Amino acid sequence: MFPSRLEQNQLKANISASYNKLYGQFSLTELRDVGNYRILKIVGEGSFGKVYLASHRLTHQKVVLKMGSKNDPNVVREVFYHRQFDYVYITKLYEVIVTENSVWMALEYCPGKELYEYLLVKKRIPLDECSRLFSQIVGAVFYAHSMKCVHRDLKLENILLDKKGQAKLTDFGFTRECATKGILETVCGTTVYMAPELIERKPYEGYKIDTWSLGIILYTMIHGSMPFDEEDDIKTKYKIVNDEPSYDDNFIDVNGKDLIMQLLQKDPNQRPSLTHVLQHPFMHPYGCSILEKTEKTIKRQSQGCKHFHSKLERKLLKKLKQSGFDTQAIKQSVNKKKCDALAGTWQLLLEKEKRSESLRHPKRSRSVLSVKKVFEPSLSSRKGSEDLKSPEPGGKAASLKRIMSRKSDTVSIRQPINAAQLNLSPHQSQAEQAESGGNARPNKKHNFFNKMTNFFKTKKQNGVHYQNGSPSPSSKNTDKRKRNTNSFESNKNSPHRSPTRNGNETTHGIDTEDKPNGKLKIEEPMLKKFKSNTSSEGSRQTSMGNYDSELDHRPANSEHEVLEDNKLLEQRGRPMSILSQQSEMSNDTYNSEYSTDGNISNSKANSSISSTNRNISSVMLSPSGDLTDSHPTQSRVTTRRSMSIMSSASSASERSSRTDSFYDISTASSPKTMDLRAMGNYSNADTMVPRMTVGSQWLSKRGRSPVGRRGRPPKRNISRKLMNHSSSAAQSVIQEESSFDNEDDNSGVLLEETEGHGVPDTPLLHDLEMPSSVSGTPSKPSTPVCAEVQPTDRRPILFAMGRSFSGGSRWSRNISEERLSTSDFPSLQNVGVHSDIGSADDEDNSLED
Ligand SMILES: Nc1ncnc2c1ncn2[C@@H]1O[C@H](COP(=O)(O)OP(=O)(O)OP(=O)(O)O)[C@@H](O)[C@H]1O
Repeated sequence: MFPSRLEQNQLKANISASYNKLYGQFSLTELRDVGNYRILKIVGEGSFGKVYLASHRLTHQKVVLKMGSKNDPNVVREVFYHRQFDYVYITKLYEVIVTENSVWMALEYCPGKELYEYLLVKKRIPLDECSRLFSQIVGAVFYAHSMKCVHRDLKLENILLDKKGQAKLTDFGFTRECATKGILETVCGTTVYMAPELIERKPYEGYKIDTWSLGIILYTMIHGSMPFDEEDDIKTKYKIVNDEPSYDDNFIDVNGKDLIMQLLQKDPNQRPSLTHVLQHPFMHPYGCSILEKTEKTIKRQSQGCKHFHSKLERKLLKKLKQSGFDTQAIKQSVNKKKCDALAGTWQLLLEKEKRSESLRHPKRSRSVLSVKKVFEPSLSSRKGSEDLKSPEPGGKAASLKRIMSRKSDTVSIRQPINAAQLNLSPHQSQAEQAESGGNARPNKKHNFFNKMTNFFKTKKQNGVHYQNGSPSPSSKNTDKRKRNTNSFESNKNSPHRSPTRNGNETTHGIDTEDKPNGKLKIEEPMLKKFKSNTSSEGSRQTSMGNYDSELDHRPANSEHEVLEDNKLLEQRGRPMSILSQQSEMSNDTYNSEYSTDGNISNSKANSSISSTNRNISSVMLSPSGDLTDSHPTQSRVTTRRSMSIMSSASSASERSSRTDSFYDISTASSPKTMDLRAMGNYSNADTMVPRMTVGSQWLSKRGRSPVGRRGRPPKRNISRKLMNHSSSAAQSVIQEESSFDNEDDNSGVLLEETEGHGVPDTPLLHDLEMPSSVSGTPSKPSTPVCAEVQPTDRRPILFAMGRSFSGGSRWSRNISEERLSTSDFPSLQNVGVHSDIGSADDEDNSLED
C-alpha cells in the first residue's frame, strides 16, 4: 500500500526539515561544548582568550573554562603550577583539555569575580573584612611558598571571590619555583605592585616580592587607592623606590598601618615572613586560624597523604565501582594530578557529594573563618564590620537588590543601593541572609521590609537622596554631622574598632573637623582617582578609550556573545587598553622572556625598556632629589588597568625555568636527556619548524606587543603582524633556532645563558604526572629543572621542547581518548549524585576538609 500523495509530501517535508537542522548544527560557528563541558556564557576575557562559564555535563557542576593557546608557554606554566595546588583559597583546576590549537582549563567558578571589581564597587573595604580577606590571600601565598613557588603577579585582579565571599588566588602564568634558585632576575609583575628591587632590576628573592605585593594589596583594600600610582610610570617607579606611602588615619588603624609598613619595607630582608604576617594583630582572629590549618594541610600533603581516605571519598569510590567505573584509573589520575577527564569528574563529583552531605548533616563550624561564625553579632560588633555579614560582593546591597527585585511589584528602588549606604544591625543582616538564601519566611520578609521602609524613611528625613547608588552631596553633609559623633579620633585608642568607622558609612566622607589640616576630603574624586589608580594604566584613559569600545572591536561570533558583551558593558565601564607608544614599557607586556628565548632581543620594546631604564636612572640619580626626567615619557594614549609584565631583563635561568617547566609538563625527563642538557648538546631537526612558529607567537603574545596582557585578540594579531614584519628580534629568534636545524631528533634547542642545572628538592613538587600521553610514553613525574645561570656564559643548551610541540596533539588525542563521554557513565542516580547542584551554600571547601 503506497502512501498517499499528502503523506508523501509530509514525509518529504519532515526529512528535509531534519536534514536542514543537522546541516544548521554543522555550520554553527558558535562554540557549545568543550570536552564534557557545556558552555553557558562568557564571563570574562584574559590575555589568553575568553573565559566561559560552563556546566559539567555529568555532574552539572558549574566551572569556568579558560582558553589559552597551546603554544603560549604562560599557559603551560599556569597549568604546570596550578595543578599542583590543592588549597582552599586557591582556585581549583579540575581538568585540562588540550585540543589541536588550544588548552582549556576547567577552573573552579568564582561568581564573586575579582577583588578589584569588588573594591571598585565598595570604594574601600572595612578593616575587619580586610583582615578576613587578606588572611585568606596570605594563606594562599603562604601555601604556594611552602610549595617553593612564587606567584610574582599578586594583584587585586588575580584574586577572585567565590560565592561565599572567600578569596581565591588565581592566574599562575608568572609563577616559578624557587627550590632551585632562591635569587631570581626576571622582572615581571605589574608595575604598581612591583617591589623596589624589581624596579631597580636587582636580583631578587622571589618570596619577598610577593610579600611586597601583599602590602600593596592590603593598602589598596583599606584606602581604596594605591600607595604608588602616578600618572607617569616613571614617577610611580621613583616613588616605589624612594617614597613611603601616605596613610590615612581615617581608614586605617594602628595595627593595619604597622603591618603595611612591615610589608612595604624597601629592604626585602626587613619584610616579615608570612607566618609573622598571619600572626600579626591586624589579622586577628583569622590569621592564626588560617596559619594553623594551612600548616596542617601542607604537612598532610607533604607526607604524601593521598586522596580516597575520607569516609565520603571511600563511599563515592564504592558507588562508582559498583556502577562499573575503573576506580583504579580514577585513583591514579587524581593522585598524580593528571587533570584529565577522570580527575576532573572525580573532583566535581566529590564536591557535589560534600555539598549534599553538608546539606543532609549541617554542622556548625567552630572555625572563625566560617561564614556562619562571622555573622554572629558578638563577633561582628566586636569588630564592627557590617560587611562580614554579606559574604557576597555587593554585600547587603546585592542581597537587598535581589530581595527587592523579587518584590518589584510592590516595592521599587530607583537605583542600586550600595552596601555603604546601609547601616543595618547584625540581626537585620541575618534576616537578610536568610532571605537571600532563598529560605525566607514570610514574617521575616515582612520584618525586613518594615525595616527597609524605616531605613528609607530615616534617610529621607536626614535628607539623603540616592543618585547612582551614592548619596548626594546633601546626604554627605548629614552623614558628616552624624560621623562627628563617631569620629575615628575619638575611637582611635579603643581596642575595638568602631563599627561606624569600620562600616561602610565611613567610606562616604570624612569630617573636615577630623582632618588635622582641616581640609575637606571629597569622596567622589577619591573614588574616581581610585578607578584610574587601580587600573594603573587607566590613569591615562581617554574618553574614547574604554572597555566598551574595546569590546566593540572584538568580533562577536554570535548573538549570544553580543548579549554577553552587552552585559559586560553594562557591568564594567572600565577603561580599556589602547596601544601605547612604543617607549611605554611599564604596564604593557614588555618583552617577555619568551621573546628572548635564546636571544637578546633588539626589539623596539627593548629599546623602550632601555629608554625607560635611562629614565628611571636619570630620575633616581638626580642629585637634587627632584624628579628629573631626562627622557620624558612619550604621550600615552590610554590603557585599562594594571597589566602584568615580564621584562627582557629576564635572566636566562628564568627562561630556562620556563622552558623546563614546559619540558616537564610536555615530556617526561629522562636522565639521559638531563645529561645531554648538562653537556650542552644541541639536537633536533624536525622540531625546528614548530619552534619557529612558536617563537613568533611568543614574541607577539607577552613579548613586545604593545597590547597589554589583557589585549584582545584582534590587537594581538596586529601586533603579531608587526612583529613578523618589522621586528628583527623575531627574525633573530628564528635565525638562531634555525641554525640548529640539523640536530638531534628529540629535542629543541634554545640558545641559553647557562652554567648548569639543578634539581629542585621540594618534596611537594615531585609527585606529579601529566597524562602519560603527553610524552607519548608512560612518564615518571619529572621535577622542574632550572638552570643556574651566569649571564656571561652564553651557550646553547639542549632542551627537549621538540616532542612537546610535535607530540602535543598526541597528548590532546590521548586525553580525548581518555575523556569520558556521557554514555560512559551510568545514570548519575546510580552513583548517588543529586541534581540540586550549586544550590547549597555550605562549607564544602573548608580547611577542615
Ligand atoms: N575562576 C573564575 N571564576 C569566575 N570568573 C573568572 C575565573 N577566572 C577568570 N574569570 C574571569 O575572567 C577574566 C579573565 O581571567 P584571567 O584574568 O584569569 O585571564 P588572564 O588571561 O590570566 O588575564 P590576565 O593575564 O590579563 O590577567 C577575569 O577578569 C574574571 O572576571
